[in-house]
Amino acid sequence: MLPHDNAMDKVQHSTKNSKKQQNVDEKAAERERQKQIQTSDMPTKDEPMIRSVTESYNIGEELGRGSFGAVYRVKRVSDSKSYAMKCESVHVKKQILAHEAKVLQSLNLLKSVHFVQMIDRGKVPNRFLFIILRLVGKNLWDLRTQELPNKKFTLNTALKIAVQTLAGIRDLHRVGYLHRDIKPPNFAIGRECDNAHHIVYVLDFGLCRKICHKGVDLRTPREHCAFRGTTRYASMAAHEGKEQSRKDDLEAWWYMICEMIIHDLPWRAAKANEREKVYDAKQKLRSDDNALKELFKKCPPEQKSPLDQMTAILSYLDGLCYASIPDYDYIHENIAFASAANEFNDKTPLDWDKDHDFAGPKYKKNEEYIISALLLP
Ligand SMILES: Nc1ncnc2c1ncn2[C@@H]1O[C@H](COP(=O)(O)OP(=O)(O)OP(=O)(O)O)[C@@H](O)[C@H]1O
Repeated sequence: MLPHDNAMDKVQHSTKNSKKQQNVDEKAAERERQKQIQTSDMPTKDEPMIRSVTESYNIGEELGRGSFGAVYRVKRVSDSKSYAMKCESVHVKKQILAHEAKVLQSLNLLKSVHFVQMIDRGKVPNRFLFIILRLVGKNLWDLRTQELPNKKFTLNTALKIAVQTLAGIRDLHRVGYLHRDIKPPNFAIGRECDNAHHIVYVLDFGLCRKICHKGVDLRTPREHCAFRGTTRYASMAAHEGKEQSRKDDLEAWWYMICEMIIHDLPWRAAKANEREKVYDAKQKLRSDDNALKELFKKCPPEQKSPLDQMTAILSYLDGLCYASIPDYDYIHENIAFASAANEFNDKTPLDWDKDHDFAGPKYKKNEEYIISALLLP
């Protein structure tokens, strides 16, 4: 190569790099702009009452904030009952709350124990849309990192969470949606005052994709898809820009549960924008025969490691294709086997309620994989 070519190459390379950087900067600035719009439209503490068509609500403290909106505690004026109000500015580019409300509508018809009820919805003109939900307690991320000694779930609790989150994901699939953002902050336990603190709920349906319609069990996959999800838990297909399907929610679930069991993930330190690094680490779990064995050595030694069952689940998931209907019951059997091997039973207490027997919902087998009557148009 001539020095000239080399120089041209460098110039082209640096032009490319600066364009790439410009793109990243523009995107970050746009995100910041959207965030500011979102924040300025949100309710404040001294806000007068918020009204829907039939009810009025007083605003309380902020319960959580995400990329698309904020969640507040509210009090219904008619009976002083407390609820959660999830808001989204009417000025943000990507409106997703209406979509989320539609998903919740289907889920509420299913009457699965793993979803909160949406009891009302409304709009404050020119500011924000809102939905009113039953209150839940801490999400699984905050619960582990803020409430537990050593920030760790015990194996019994991790496996009980595994069963309930699996059932929640399956139930979402049964009404025709994929979640596409399975991660600990998107699950929460119920409130003790509602006697629901042994139940795990699925939250946040903003990234849900409808995969079934009446008479169509699965939409035709798109050739290429933009990345959706959270880098740490994303499936291989999500990393590869492929259309996600039921198996991908379960693969994300596997990483989430693995993290709860071994209190680590090999790519834990990677940043959200280091997708390739995370992808390579996930690939290594498959290509290196010893990788899983090494990983599960982090399991506390006094316990019987669920390595075999978690390996069986991952290789089962890796064998599925876009159109596969996963055998949720098979995955559950493996988790149940790991629990029995450690002599945990249906009553072994959860970490956040050690003085009481577990009294949460039991996994139901042989559920229909799709409920046609609940597939909304
Ligand atoms: N019904 C509820 N009761 C109590 N707290 C809730 C409720 N719904 C959501 N939250 C809290 O608010 C947080 C954010 O909620 P959610 O994930 O639905 O919002 P989001 O804006 O879509 O978030 P993200 O952009 O991070 O995905 C949750 O992690 C949870 O802590």
